[in-house]
Amino acid sequence: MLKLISSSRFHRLHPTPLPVLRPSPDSTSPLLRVLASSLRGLTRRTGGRSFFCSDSAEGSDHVPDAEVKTSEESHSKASAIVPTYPRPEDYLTVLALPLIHRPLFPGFYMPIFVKDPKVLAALQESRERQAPYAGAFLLKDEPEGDPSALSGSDADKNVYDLKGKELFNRLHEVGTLAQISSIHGDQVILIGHRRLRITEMVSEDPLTVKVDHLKDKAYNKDDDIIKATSFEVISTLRDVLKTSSLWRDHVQTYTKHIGDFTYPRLADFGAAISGANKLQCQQVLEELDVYKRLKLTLELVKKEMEISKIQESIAKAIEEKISGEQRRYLLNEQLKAIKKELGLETDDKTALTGKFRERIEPKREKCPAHVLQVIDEELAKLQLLEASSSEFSVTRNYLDWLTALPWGEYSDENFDVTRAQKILDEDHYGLTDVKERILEFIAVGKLRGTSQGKIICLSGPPGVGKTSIGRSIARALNRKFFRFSVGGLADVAEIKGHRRTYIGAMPGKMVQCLKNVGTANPLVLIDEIDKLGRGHAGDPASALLELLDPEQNANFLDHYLDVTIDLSKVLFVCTANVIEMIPNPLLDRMEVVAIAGYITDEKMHIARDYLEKSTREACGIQPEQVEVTDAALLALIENYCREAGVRNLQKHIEKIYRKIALQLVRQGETTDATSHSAQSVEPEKAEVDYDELGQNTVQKENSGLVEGSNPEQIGETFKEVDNVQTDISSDQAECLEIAKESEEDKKIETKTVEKVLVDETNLADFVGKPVFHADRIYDQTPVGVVMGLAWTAMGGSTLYIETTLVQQGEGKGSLRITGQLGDVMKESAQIAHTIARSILLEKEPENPFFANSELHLHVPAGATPKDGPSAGCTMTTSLLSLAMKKPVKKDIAMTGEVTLTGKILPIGGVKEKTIAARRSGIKTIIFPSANRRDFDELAPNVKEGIDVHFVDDYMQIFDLAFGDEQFQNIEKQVPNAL
Ligand SMILES: Nc1ncnc2c1ncn2[C@@H]1O[C@H](COP(=O)(O)OP(=O)(O)OP(=O)(O)O)[C@@H](O)[C@H]1O
Repeated sequence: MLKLISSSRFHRLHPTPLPVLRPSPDSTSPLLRVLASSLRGLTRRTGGRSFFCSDSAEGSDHVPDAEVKTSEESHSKASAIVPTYPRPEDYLTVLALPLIHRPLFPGFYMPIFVKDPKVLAALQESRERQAPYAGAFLLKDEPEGDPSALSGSDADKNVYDLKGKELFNRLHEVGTLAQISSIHGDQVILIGHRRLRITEMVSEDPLTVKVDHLKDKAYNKDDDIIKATSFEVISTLRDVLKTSSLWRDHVQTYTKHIGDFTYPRLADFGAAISGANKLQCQQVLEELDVYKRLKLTLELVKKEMEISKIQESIAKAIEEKISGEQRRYLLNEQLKAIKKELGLETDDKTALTGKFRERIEPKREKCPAHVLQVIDEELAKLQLLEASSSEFSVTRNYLDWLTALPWGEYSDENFDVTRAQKILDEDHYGLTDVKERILEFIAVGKLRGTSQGKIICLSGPPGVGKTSIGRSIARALNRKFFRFSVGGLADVAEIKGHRRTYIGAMPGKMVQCLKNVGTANPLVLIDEIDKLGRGHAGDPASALLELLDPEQNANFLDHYLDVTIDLSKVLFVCTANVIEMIPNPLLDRMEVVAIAGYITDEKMHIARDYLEKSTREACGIQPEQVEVTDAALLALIENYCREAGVRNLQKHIEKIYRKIALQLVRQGETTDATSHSAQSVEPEKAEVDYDELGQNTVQKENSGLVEGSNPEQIGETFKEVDNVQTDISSDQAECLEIAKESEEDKKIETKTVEKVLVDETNLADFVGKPVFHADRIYDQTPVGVVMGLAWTAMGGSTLYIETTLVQQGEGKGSLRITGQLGDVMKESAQIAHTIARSILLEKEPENPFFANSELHLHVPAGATPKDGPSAGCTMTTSLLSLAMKKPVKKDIAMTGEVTLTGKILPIGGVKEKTIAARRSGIKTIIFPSANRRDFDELAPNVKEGIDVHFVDDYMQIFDLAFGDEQFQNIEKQVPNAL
């Protein structure tokens, strides 16, 4: 391999000093000497070595007496070179050596590797013949293909394979006659002598070529242009040397041998030590015109200058950065040392460890042993870690969490049932079931002496107070309250935490909760448990199971914390709108308390005693400033807020109170404005004026008193002072008068603010026009229309089943169904059609209505999907009503699944349905007999005023709906719709 090696490496290989040559007689002009010495001045004599060898001046006729010896050579006579000046005629045919990376310039060393044994043998042999010269020629790049494809040693291997003609074709024509200075194994040191040009190939293996020895074109040493160009080359080199220490070594050696300093040599030197690429160097080598060669070199060194400038700026920027950082580091260290010395602060780690120890010390007794062990281990680990390492911050955060948790700390629980009852009643009206359950819980706790963790699930439509009762329960039990919603939660890590190894890892919600509340027995409200997400990483429902299950949660393992925590004392209260949506294993572990929604009466109480009160306080209105009549509240509930919960009602009450607040403020402002315009002087302002006037005057007179030396003048002054003081007291009296008046004005103002009255006549001014509610679209249902009762996640609701005749004709009996009904409900309609047909056949055997009528059954609110079997009896009644042309009894609603034989099966949501029926002003409800118990369990106020019938056969419904005496009355009122 042909390689330019570093000077130090070269020196290692060839420790002998470089030869000192006899100065060439013709070489040095005085100017060049001066320039060279200036270069020399710039270089440090550090004993470095370069590739440059000040050998014979190329082209000159003098014979160098140099002998290049390595230390080994000097000891071994056999390998010593007997120096001979290579006369051109002796070397017309030379061995051609390929150079891969750069051409060899006359006067320079170059180590190369010769792999071909034949070539090596030939070189050895030529040394033995005492004709140790060969031709060194730069290899051309590969003509085709991308030579860069073969990188490094592969490319070199390829080159070594070149032989004979192929090698000959790849060689540049112009090369250098090279002295074989030494051979070590396959490494050969060449010293460049003079330029050669290949004329023809003589033999192929090893490649021998015929050459012409080239001489530089004659030039005038005193030519100004040549001088100027060389001067520029030297001064550029000088500049480069200032910035680049890399070059100094080369130049130092060069300037040592100043005797050989010629213009052509200067050009070669510049090109050889520049970082120019091989082709540019080859161009310099091929140039025989000294001026042109100098120009080419100048270009190269100029470029080098630019590079070294960039290098300098890069180095400077990096140095600045590093020194800045080092400075900061040193200052910080010093600061730390000073603080430590002064006892102001222990170092970070000690301070941190101290902080954590301080935190855990009071809890040590109650803290479980396994946790203490982990804490101690982590504290020891923290001391060993580097403060800037990421592991350190992970450990610090971990310890922060571990020590902040309330290990074994419990809030004193309230086992006083009466007090708890009082608190629960204070916050919520009704909700007897929930309150009872909580009181039972407290009673058990009292008897056991300790409370146990339980899971209560409050289910019901939105706005019935599930969340707020949770808060109230915590207050009643004297437990800390923490709420988190799991609606849409899809990541298990939210519950169980992330593993500590992740960046930004956090513990799960329960650990956060414990840290937040600071006690191990809080009440945790898990909101919207029915809306738990599907989970993309694990199943959140299963994670919740571990959290809630009393069997498992005594040893709940959070991934982040990695030590078990005891959650068995936590009271979990979950809320849900629809029980069915809660995963079964979870539901299994809960005690479900259903909150069905409120009837008007309950809403009245809630509005009057709770919502109004809190809203009034929130708006800063005094009770005497406002009156909302019962009629207005009733109208608000019945016409605006008919849903099961009271959130909408709360919003409306807030709206009313906001408007009242605005009215009061406006009224107040008008009164203010009137009083101000009547009284032109503001009392506060008058007081300020008075102060300034009095003080200034007195000060002025005082100064007069001191200065005045004449007794007459003094007497005058006293008089004036007296006058002024009289003025002041009259002013003061006047101002006090004004202030008094304005006080009185203020009193009148408050009196003038009228009380705002809200009754049903002006209710619309506060909340706008009543919203249209579709649940009571008929005052009296016409023929073919019957009211049913439904249950939804929003609570119970009433719905109509409408049937109408499309067309009649022999054998056209069919049923069309619409209203976004599900499969079950569609089947119910078909069953109802069959039953109605059979009943009609029984009641009116001659009536062919169903056989010949195309009917259409519709369930309004077509945009709402509906399903379920409980409308079966309503559908049957609707079909019969149409067939018999009889409307059903007024204010009747029914619900119940009907079988093909007319049996009535039980339904769900009795309470919700009853409440919905009451809301819609229904007087009679028909329920399946199997639901009698559900109805009996309802609070009396819910059942109040309802005429309820329990049936197990459809014929009972038929009698109730189409009772004859009723029919007579109604028939008169409602004309037949068909
Ligand atoms: N029985 C009640 N007595 C007094 N205030 C009540 C009662 N029921 C509900 N409220 C009030 O109604 C508002 C709405 O209640 P809350 O937010 O608890 O409803 P929710 O059932 O949790 O609804 P969601 O299912 O939408 O979360 C609260 O301000 C609450 O105080």
